[in-house]
Amino acid sequence: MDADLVLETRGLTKEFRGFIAVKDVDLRVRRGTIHALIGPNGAGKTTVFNLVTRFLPTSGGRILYKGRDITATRPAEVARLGMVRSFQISAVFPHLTVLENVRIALQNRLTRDTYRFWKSERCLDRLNDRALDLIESVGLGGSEQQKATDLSYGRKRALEVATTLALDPEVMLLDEPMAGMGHEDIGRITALIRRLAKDRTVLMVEHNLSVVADLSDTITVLQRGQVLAEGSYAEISRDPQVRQAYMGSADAMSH
Ligand SMILES: Nc1ncnc2c1ncn2[C@@H]1O[C@H](COP(=O)(O)OP(=O)(O)OP(=O)(O)O)[C@@H](O)[C@H]1O
Repeated sequence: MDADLVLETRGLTKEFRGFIAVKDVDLRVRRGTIHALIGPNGAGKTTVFNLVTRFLPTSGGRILYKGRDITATRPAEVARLGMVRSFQISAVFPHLTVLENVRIALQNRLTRDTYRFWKSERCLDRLNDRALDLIESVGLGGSEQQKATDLSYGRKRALEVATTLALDPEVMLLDEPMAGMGHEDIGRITALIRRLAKDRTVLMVEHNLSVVADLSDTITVLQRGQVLAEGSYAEISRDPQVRQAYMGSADAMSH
């Protein structure tokens, strides 16, 4: 296997009672890149996410993570290996503060790694420092004592990202990170994704084509469960088939 590939699928297929939602998908996600999955509603994007994180069993094909076959691995083990989906662990507790939420996420990771850690007061301080760093890094500095429920939608998503980052994932899967966001939040989350992608790989499903164009190194276009095209935004947006299939119009991809 190519050492550059962090995630690879070969012939990935999913059938729901006779309906083939994902068919023979070969996905190649290179380490350190931002890779977007796009396509019309029902193209199979979310199903691909659910398959690679093992939330859904495959009907056919293989999934390789860092060269290791994870086709039959449990979802929690996949997360432990470093591939984490944003909402997976980051259920945000609405009535806890930003700081408490991030601390809990950090504790989950640390208690798993070394439970004896908790015996030391000094380590608890270090945990606080790490939590404050994470909060700052997602742009929530100053909101540490605010309850999650009182945050705006965009800031709640940023908190979700912070709790996911607490796990220090190597590969982060983001499912429509811009969904429901206003202009200002989109700018902030775009900058955040770019920052967090500096030392990890990001695979995202996103409908906002400006964001996809702006952020992605590679884009895979799905249509009816199959890969229609793959390449940079410039490459796929020149493809007449993509323009036709994705938006039903040859002008649709210029943003
Ligand atoms: N659990 C399921 N049982 C039956 N059919 C399903 C199931 N999950 C998804 N599908 C079908 O599989 C197809 C692909 O769905 P999927 O949600 O992966 O598409 P998507 O590209 O993520 O769409 P969207 O952009 O609307 O979220 C759809 O036709 C959907 O109805």
